[in-house]
Amino acid sequence: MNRKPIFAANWKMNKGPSETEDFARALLPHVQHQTFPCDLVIAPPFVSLAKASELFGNVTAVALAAQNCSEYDSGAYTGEVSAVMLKEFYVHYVILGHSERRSIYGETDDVINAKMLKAREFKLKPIFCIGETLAEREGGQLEEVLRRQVTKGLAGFTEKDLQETVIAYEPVWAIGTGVTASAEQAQEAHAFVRSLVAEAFGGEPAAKIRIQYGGSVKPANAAELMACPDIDGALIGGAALEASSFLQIIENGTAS
Ligand SMILES: O=C[C@H](O)COP(=O)(O)O
Repeated sequence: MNRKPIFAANWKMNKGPSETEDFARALLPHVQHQTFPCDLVIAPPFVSLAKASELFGNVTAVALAAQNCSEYDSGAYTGEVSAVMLKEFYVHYVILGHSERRSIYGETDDVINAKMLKAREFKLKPIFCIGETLAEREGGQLEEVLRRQVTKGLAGFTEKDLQETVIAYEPVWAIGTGVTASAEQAQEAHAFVRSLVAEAFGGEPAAKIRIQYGGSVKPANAAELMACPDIDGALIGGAALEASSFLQIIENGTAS
């Protein structure tokens, strides 16, 4: 199955509008009027989406993502941003279920599922993050955790919703730690996640869905990880804060 890789820069709580502009000035000469063998996505903080959409709005190679959205449409939810609001900023993707949202902000599988369904209602494409902690891996619970996260997170999804979804497998112990999963560990987990999707939706949708790897991806390890048959791109944190490093990951990861 020929799946187009997708490389997404998750800036997390970094870069306000002026730093977004600096990044764009560095990236634009390399992406304007260019075609890539992969999709490129940038996920700035909410307050930088207006600046990012102004600068990247007419760049066909780059799509924007939000880092979160509310499970509600509107109303008395202080501090929240709804899916429909994001549409005004030419946002096409939304990162949901990131381990930092799960562990720091207490988002449960049910809350994440509600957000996933809300995102699809407004035609946003979820980048649906899953992954185990070190204790869960060492305790032999890897498959159980991934099964729970996939089953609950994708509950109520149609095959069409699934087609518009990207899964990001991010072992929590590899996020921001400099410790990357080995290519073998990552491939094994990706193949298992794909088998879970096949159980729930059938073989063809499972073969089509893109599964990114995330967790300390850098230019030096991108090629090895991306060479794995079930890895279809990367969700990158720290190494995507510099345009040059983001571009180098894409170049190395798509070279073969
Ligand atoms: O969303 C991105 C991931 O959490 C990976 O972050 P990292 O590349 O800094 O390890």
